[in-house]
Amino acid sequence: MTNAFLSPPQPTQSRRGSTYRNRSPSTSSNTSLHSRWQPAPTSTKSSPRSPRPTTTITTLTPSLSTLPPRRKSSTSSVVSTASSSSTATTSTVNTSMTSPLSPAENVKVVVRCRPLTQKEFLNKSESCWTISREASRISLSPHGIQKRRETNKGRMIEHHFDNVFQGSDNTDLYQTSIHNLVNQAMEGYNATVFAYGQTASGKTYGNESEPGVIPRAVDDVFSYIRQTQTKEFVLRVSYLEIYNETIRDLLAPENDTLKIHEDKRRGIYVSPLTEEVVTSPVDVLSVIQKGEANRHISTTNYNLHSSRSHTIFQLVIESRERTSTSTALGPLSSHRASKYSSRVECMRISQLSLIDLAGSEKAASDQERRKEGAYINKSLLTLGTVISKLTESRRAPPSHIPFRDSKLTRILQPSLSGQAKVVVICTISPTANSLEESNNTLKFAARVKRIVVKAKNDEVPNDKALLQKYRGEIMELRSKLDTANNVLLQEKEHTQSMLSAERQQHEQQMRQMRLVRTALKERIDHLMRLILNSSTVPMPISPTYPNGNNGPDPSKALERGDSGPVENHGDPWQLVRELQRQLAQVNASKASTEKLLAESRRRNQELEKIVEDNKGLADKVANLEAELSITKAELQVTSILAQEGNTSD
Ligand SMILES: Nc1ncnc2c1ncn2[C@@H]1O[C@H](COP(=O)(O)OP(=O)(O)OP(=O)(O)O)[C@@H](O)[C@H]1O
Repeated sequence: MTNAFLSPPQPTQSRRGSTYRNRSPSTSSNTSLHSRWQPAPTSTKSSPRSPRPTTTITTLTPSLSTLPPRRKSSTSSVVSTASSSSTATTSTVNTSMTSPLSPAENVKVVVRCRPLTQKEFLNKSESCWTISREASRISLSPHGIQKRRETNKGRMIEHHFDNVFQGSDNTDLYQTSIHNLVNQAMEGYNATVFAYGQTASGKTYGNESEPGVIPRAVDDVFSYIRQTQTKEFVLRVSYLEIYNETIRDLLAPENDTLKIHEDKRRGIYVSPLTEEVVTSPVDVLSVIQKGEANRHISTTNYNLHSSRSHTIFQLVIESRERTSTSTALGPLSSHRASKYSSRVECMRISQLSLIDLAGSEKAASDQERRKEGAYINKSLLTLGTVISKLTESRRAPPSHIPFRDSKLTRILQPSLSGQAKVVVICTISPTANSLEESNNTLKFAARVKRIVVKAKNDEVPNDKALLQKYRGEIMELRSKLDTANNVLLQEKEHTQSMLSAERQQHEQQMRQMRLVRTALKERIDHLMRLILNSSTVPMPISPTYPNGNNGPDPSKALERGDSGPVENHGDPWQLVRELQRQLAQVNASKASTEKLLAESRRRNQELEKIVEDNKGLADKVANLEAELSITKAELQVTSILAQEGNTSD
């Protein structure tokens, strides 16, 4: 087996070479599968079970498009019957709850009264029940009415269900009640089938024999895959039993740590439970055979091969549209990358649960059987209580529903709470000895019929699609990052060269201004030195110049120009004022240049910030890449686990 998705057509492999039990010659056309249904040797021991001729349960779902015409409503009491098909037929009660996507519907209930066994026939027993297949009605026969009168319980009993059957033909039962449910499970709905009835009433017969529901459902699953060209599938199976309120993995009986868990993502589930990937009907039947060999079966006062446990056979169906999506992480154009990121491929995961309940029974003579019987009866009683609570007045708020009072009801909780399409096959024995038990079974059937379910058919993101989505996002971000980097680089270079030119120019201006300023200041100082006042004029020191000269004439010195760079021989005050004006201009110009420099610095900072933001984009890409590698690792682990599962077969 491989973990690959199954695509039609899938060649059958006989890896296990299984010979599951077989009954009478198959009436089915699926001879390849059913011919393997071998008669089992009689087992009289209690656990573990050796192959035996009867079995368990089945679960499936019908499709809206294939619904048969509406039949009649269920009589029994109150609720109208979403008769006929398990799907879209909704009673008046349901109508208000329907929606195009996931229509509300009642649990589908079918009843079968088995024929008299040889022993009963030899004892001249008569059937207490009259079946009208066409009217989907079961009622007391004249013999039954007489027997009820004898026990002062003379009320007439009559019920209508989705279908009623008698006799040994499983084909009619399967085609009418289960076939569509299997297809719906393949379409993505969770589906559950369970058989309910007193011990020796024919639950296992309906599931396994002739062939029964299970092998027919397995055939239908693979037929569906063969016929559905547009999808691919992965199938996994598990098989467990609830024996004396302990959950056992029938595919790994040594595993004794099974517990019921609940979380938001997976809902209620049993773990750690062996799951085997199957790729052919033979694979599935081999798994069932393996599980059956470990199941608790014993001889009781009432049944030679009595199931002493409830079993749940579960087929997990993963399906997705067939697409040629590449998983390569090659360079993609940004256009292609954005295409990937916008299209998230999804898959559907549904479960087909085939549940074989142990039958209710009166006290057995053997102590071990009595203990088993007590557990069986207690869990069936809890099941009855749960169903009563579920179908209490719709107007009153729901009272506490004791799902946790038994492992069976806890595991069935999602199905009974309306999250799956459900078919219940109720079986009754025809004889007067079983009259009251049969009546109780019919009452149970009528109550179950009132449960409304609204199964979902959600798509979940495919891990591989998720991987692809990450890849698309990364490619897209990388491409954006590259473009942004290029633009930024160009802008940065341009801005930096502009800024540097401006800076040089400003610096040059500053240098010149400093020179001018210095020159102006020097001239001002010099002029100031020429202006005399009382404090600057030196005291006369008895000048004695030869020839009676009184020394140099300052005005002459000014005229000669030997006191410094005096270009203007006019008013020195005016000259000073002029120079001071020029200095003020230089100062103003300097302030403006400093302002320009500050602006340059600000623009530079902005540029640095853009570069920093760009780094954030790079971080996002890095995160996505990390997430991608985690997802890839998870996929690898899943694939390794699947390969280990396959090789361990
Ligand atoms: N529809 C039927 N046609 C012919 N024989 C039947 C039919 N139903 C049941 N039987 C026979 O009746 C006997 C009891 O049936 P079966 O083992 O299926 O009962 P059960 O409800 O599974 O009992 P338990 O709860 O004890 O396991 C078997 O021998 C079986 O072959």
